[in-house]
Amino acid sequence: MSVAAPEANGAARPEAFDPGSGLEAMLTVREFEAVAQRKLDPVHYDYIAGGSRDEVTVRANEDGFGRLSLLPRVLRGSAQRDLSVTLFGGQSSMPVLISPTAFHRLVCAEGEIATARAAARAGTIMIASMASTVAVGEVAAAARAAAGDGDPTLWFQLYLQPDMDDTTALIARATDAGCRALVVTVDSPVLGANERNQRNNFDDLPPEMACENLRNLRGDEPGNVRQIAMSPELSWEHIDWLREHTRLPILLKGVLHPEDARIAIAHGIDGLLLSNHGGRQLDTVPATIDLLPEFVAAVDGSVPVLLDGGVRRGTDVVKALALGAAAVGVGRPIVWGLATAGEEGATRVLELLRDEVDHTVALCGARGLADLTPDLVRPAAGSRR
Ligand SMILES: Cc1cc2nc3c(=O)[nH]c(=O)nc-3n(C[C@H](O)[C@H](O)[C@H](O)COP(=O)(O)O)c2cc1C
Ligand SMILES: CCCCC(=O)C(=O)O
Repeated sequence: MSVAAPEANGAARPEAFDPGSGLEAMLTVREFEAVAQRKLDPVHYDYIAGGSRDEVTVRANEDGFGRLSLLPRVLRGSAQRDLSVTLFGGQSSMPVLISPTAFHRLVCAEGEIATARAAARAGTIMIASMASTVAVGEVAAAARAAAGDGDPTLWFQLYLQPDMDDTTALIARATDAGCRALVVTVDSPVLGANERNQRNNFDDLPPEMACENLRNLRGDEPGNVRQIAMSPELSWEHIDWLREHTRLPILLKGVLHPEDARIAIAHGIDGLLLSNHGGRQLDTVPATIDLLPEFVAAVDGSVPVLLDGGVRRGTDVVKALALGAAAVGVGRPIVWGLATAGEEGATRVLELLRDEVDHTVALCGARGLADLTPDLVRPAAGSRR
């Protein structure tokens, strides 16, 4: 191990990490960001780390977990703790999924192939971004090959295209690849304003990469990022259209208002991913963990509620599950893992989170995820909640 001993105050010193020394020297998700920052082109680092405008929401997501405490129970635990969850018929070995993030080839040569292998090895669900730099069919094939006898679950994140023929072609690609759900991102009527990207003039992929799901979609499209249309005119009618044009379960990603959650259920959607896009769309929206209790109350058990944004520790996962989430997603942590060491790095991030979740469940006196109930979560001292 070449990571130096922790400081007296317990702070890790990730700058001392030498990838040659083995990933077991990496003990926390946060250390991966520090290594990724050192390794990546600063323009690409900014694209990933950044959010919109003042990045108030980026910070709020992580801070929100910090303002909550866990209040454990005692003398009722179990040596066998099952962390698995079943979502729309697909199993995940733990309640941590891979949220969709674009452009994995920017950070590692194999791109989403590496991510798919890491997800399959960890037995967790990967949500492939529509803006992936490897076509969804190849991502699915990589997951199957890595899973051996396992049955990997891949979902496809979709930006509904105002040209419904494009949307139809994208759904066909995802369905043919064997994706088991569509995760429709609805928080992007227009693209968020990432001022880091504007300063860096980052608005497209390098010429050797493309959004492969967009390539030759209906003609000879090159797979440019700009082919992805964001439209403020999308409406619930488009969701109804989608409901009629696919048998796959549909989740909406990026619904924040409880009233919209109720409307979504009325339109027959199958699940909700409570997300503010990692603070990359509208800035100053609340942390997702802060919205969760009201959101779960509005959904009232009709469909599973997933959450992403700021999840960095097993304690964050347990807080979200205790407050009613069926599972959580991680975005940046996976990209930091890929940037650090490709498939192995992403695998290590997932395994660290799994170990932390299991450890936290044990320390909470819980036998499994069903024992994680809202009474275990309290406002932290000094927080105004
Ligand atoms: C680099 C990056 C790219 C992303 N790309 C997409 C995308 O293509 N589609 C999408 O719906 N969300 C995208 N997201 C948002 C993530 O799905 C997720 O909501 C967010 O990253 C969760 O917050 P976290 O990064 O704090 O875990 C992206 C986020 C990041 C950081
Ligand atoms: C057009 C690609 C959008 C990727 C994305 O959603 C993000 O960077 O947050």
